[in-house]
Amino acid sequence: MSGQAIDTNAMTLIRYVLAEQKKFPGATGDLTALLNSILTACKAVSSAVRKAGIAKIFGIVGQTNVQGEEVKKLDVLANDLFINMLKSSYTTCLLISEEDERVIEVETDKRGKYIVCFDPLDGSSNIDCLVSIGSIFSIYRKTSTGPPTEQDGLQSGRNIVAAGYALYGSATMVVLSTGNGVNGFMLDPAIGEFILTDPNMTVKPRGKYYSINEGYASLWDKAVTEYVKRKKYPENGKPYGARYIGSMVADVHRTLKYGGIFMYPATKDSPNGKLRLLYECNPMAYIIEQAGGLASSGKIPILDVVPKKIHQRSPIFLGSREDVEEILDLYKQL
Ligand SMILES: O=P(O)(O)OC[C@H]1O[C@](O)(COP(=O)(O)O)[C@@H](O)[C@@H]1O
Ligand SMILES: [Mg+2]
Ligand SMILES: [Mg+2]
Repeated sequence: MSGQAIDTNAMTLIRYVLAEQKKFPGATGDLTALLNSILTACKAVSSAVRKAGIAKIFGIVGQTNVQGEEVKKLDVLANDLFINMLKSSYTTCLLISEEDERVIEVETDKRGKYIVCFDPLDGSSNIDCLVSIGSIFSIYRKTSTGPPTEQDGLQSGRNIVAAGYALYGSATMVVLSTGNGVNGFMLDPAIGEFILTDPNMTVKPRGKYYSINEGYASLWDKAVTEYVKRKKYPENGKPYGARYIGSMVADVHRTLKYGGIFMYPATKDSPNGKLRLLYECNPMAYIIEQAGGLASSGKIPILDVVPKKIHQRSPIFLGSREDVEEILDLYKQL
């Protein structure tokens, strides 16, 4: 983690990224252009999310419209928006999306050097009840020569150049790291700009919340069962509060802001957990490590996992350093 003194005087996200770019005299501006395209996608998704309930009534989103045509669901719309924006930034060569079974190769005439892994709409089960949802992304460089292949996308999280997420909550916020600490920017809908509201975000060394889907308690392993028991019935001190939204972006954002631990462990029927390494676990692990916290699979840091498949899953434990260390100690003992 490394924070830096930044001018918080109405700093927009793009001004921030440009200031970062200036620190590297050889920089081409491609990363700035790429981040700009992701921000535009996030703004468009935010606008669609805010209107989705009404758009349904008017037959614009997720239904058959008055002409009897099938119209796009919000997650399909978000995916299309991301793909279109990323391709037309002329900075990417390979895209990996939760919504696409295979890698997406960018057309030759639009290719640049970056690879982007993304979850265009995270927490989709929460769309219809208006609970917070988000988008998650991470950016890598293509290291090989020749046309892009799936192998180029199978890099460990240690190679991430930049990562972040957009949270479509009571306000829309983008949290971003380009490897120099973590900053949060809130969308001012009146001017359509992301404004720096949360400079140098850090995660507390210890929190007072644990976050896990307790419905699956009968499927947990011994370490998780023991850990949650200790949080509920501590020998000393107060019990932890329980929080679980079911949108990873919202659960991780709370963990970053308030501290504590977010867990999506292996279960008896899903030995690799549920969350996907490339576009859920890795970007969030990068943000949390950059903010001074820890993110582990239970065995090794998430960012050290070398992916074998683009949609592979991993158990994840992330958040405040001391809270995560506690469950990792239990994994060593039990
Ligand atoms: O309902 P569960 O099993 O608790 O799973 C919740 C998890 O699933 C997810 O919704 C998966 O994301 P998608 O909506 O992108 O498929 C995460 O956001 C969340 O952490
Ligand atoms: Mg998701
Ligand atoms: Mg999704």
